[in-house]
Amino acid sequence: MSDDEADPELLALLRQHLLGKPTLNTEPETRVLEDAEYVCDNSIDVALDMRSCKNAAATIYAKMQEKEYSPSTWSQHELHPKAKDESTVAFIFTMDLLNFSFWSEKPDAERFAISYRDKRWTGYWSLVAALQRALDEGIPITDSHFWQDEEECTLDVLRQVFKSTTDEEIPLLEERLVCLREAGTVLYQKYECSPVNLIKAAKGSAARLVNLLADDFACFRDEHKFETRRKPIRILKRAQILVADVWAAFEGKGYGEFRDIDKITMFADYRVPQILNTMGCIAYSPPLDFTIRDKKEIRSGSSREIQMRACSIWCVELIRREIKKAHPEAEVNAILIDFFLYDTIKEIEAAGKESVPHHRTRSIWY
Ligand SMILES: Nc1nc2c(c(CN[C@H]3C=C[C@H](O)[C@@H]3O)cn2[C@@H]2O[C@H](COP(=O)(O)O)[C@@H](O)[C@H]2O)c(=O)[nH]1
Repeated sequence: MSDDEADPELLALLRQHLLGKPTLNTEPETRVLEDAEYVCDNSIDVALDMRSCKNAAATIYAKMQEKEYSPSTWSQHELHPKAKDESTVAFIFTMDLLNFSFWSEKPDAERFAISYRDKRWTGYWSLVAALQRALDEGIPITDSHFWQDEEECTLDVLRQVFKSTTDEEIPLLEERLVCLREAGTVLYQKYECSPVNLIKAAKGSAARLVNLLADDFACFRDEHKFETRRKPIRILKRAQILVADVWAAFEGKGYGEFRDIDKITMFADYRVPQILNTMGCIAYSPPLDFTIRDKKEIRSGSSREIQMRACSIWCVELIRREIKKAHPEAEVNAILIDFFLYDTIKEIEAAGKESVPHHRTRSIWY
């Protein structure tokens, strides 16, 4: 929130006490969905195809039912933490601080990979494996005191945490150390060094937790200028996926209990746009399509990149609405649709059946 904007919650309280007026709805909002719709309405390089979205909604719902997709699916993944306690909150906070930019242009055998539990992990899973391995080796990688200790938490120690089975290092290693340092400092200054206190400060609101992350931590503030619009477009991918991971890991209870969890949108990364494009739900202009197919980098913060990310968010929202229209009783939100789409494109990738590449943008945002 910029300095010249008063806190809406404070305004509501003043209005109630000074004017005796009924309080406005002071439930926090993230503005991500309205910004996504705005970009979509003003996009020329990305468009949604409603017929494909309707078909996708039916297919996605059927497969999610078949696979019994629910918040508990999260903990069933081999590497995800299972304990329903503070250690899992700390793990998820650390993980989603660093949950970005794993893609590589090297052949599969030469790309950055982590060896853990006799398996080779790449992409997002290389991050989870590296954190689990570090904890097994006694490195307190999920402890914010450690992140602040410049003697202990050095670039070389982080290099060891992400030691690859190949010659390729994890992308943006230095940026990852900056994220840890900054988060450690903010947690020390505002939350007594504990991510649990951050969750408590959200008072049961997923939207408020997203806003706290974006307001207090620069490395979660995934918002960008778009064309001539004065206010930045809020995408907040890692802030939102952090809230979603906590909700899923705790299955909507304890630390994962959020009364407004359905305000969380799809997470605008480089995988879900790929499967939405593969399914025909989002279409690209010829120049953008050629750029993606040629695996050329697209600048972080560029109009085309913002259009792809925001239109993907709006596309998943339309798919969610289609599913709810056809199945009012369905317990499906943007999070579960997103998780399902990510896991599906990873299965397609593992089977060597990708028909279009994911887009290449190097940044700390996703
Ligand atoms: N939209 C969305 N983006 C996701 C995930 C996940 C993993 N979530 C797990 C938790 C529950 C689910 O069931 C998943 O098993 C990672 N990513 C993002 O993708 C990129 C990594 O891609 P690759 O290098 O190919 O692994 C990177 O930006 C990363 O931040 C997701 O779920 N949704």
